[in-house]
Amino acid sequence: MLHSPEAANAPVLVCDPDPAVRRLLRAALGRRDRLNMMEAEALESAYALAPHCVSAVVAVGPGGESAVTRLRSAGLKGALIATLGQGSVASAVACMRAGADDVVLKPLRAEDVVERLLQGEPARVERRRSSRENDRPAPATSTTDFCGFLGRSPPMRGLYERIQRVAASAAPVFVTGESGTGKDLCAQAVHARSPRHAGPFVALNCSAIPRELMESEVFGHVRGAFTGAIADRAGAAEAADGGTLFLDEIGEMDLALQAKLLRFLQDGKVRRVGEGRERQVDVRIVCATNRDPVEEVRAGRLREDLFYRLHVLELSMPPLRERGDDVMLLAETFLARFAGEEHRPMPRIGPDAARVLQIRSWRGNVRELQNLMRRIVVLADGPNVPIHLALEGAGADEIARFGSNAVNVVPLPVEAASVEPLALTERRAIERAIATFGGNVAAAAAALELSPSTLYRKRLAWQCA
Ligand SMILES: Nc1ncnc2c1ncn2[C@@H]1O[C@H](COP(=O)(O)OP(=O)(O)OP(=O)(O)O)[C@@H](O)[C@H]1O
Repeated sequence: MLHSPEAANAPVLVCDPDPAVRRLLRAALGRRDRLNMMEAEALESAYALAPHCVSAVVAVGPGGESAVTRLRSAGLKGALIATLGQGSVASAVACMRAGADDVVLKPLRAEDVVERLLQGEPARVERRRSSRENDRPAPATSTTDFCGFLGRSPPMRGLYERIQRVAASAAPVFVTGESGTGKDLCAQAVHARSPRHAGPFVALNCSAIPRELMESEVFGHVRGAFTGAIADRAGAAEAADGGTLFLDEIGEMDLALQAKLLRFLQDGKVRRVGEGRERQVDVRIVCATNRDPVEEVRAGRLREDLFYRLHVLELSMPPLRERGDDVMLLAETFLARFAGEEHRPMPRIGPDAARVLQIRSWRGNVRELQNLMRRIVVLADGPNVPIHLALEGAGADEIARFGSNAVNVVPLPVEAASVEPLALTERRAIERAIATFGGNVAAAAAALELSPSTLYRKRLAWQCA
């Protein structure tokens, strides 16, 4: 929040060509204790004022992301709210990617804008710290909502707050949640926000390492300790000295090694495989599982004593299906990212595709959404996200929820890209949509975002040709 002494006197920059908007914002800021303001009518003046301001509310026009980029490179380190007269989700996402903490569409409610400005302050603190520690431009995380996470739904805001509190402690952290919910990101966030953030973050996935090598991976070995041990090697616990050791899929670790881990948690001493001597290290443990840990204990896969030692502070990742509008924010962001990576146009999410994304169960959570968005960028051959692709991999329950018209949806074979007359491409797209929806022209028209009469007219024209 803006209550730190360094922020208290620095002004908030407000740039808007409309004097009435500036007046409303001035009044709303004035109602907040000690918030001063610098005004600009035009962006050029805002660029000049930016280095002298703590945060900003700036009206940006079409292509507003370039204004955001210029404000950031002019030295604005604080929260930045971009306001748009008109715009799409895509332009809002572009502004966020360029470094805005939030985007607000006009007409504005000045109180809301100020509220959002204050909510953007944690990002400001993070950006200031990183720019003090490191002279490079703001890191990629500054375009996310919290330490690499995207999402502003209540469960995610609650999670960020809890991570912030948990990070300050030295106690072990147990991260639970379904696969793909972001447990790995969560462990990194705990480290990044902890007093150990300058130390190493070392991650080990217990399910990815053969059991016989696991002890050496965690505790290291000396030369000759086993076949293939050709040199002394420190393990992850030593490598994480002064930092955080993240043990993912902890339930996959074998029981004998779990006993050694418990001892390590008690005394902080590491003994490399094949060595008598012990080394003292200072490591914070974060572990994760996508299974129910209590059930794991009951089934004998996780030692009870280790569980109680590790289960001091729990962070539970909300499933994506409980994150409301975050689904759209993530989908848009991934589409924009992958379109850039794949050098393809960014497909637009029309109302029906949006509905599909919102009713899907996302059993694979953010990872599933991410993979689907990449597939869509690669396979979509029009400007919009096609419904049949948005439904790819959906279960019968999800298709049923989308509507009875969509029950016959089948994934279509992917055709090799070929050049053909545009009219033919259009005809194929229409025919495919009609087939996808089992001959239901109205549903196909909705998916194509055309009126049914246009479809009927086009079909008639083909028949007469
Ligand atoms: N809120 C989020 N915002 C942006 N990206 C996310 C978010 N949550 C997860 N991701 C991305 O989704 C992918 C899966 O996340 P991650 O590996 O952290 O999940 P996990 O819960 O550890 O999965 P598993 O249990 O399968 O190991 C990663 O690419 C991660 O960066």
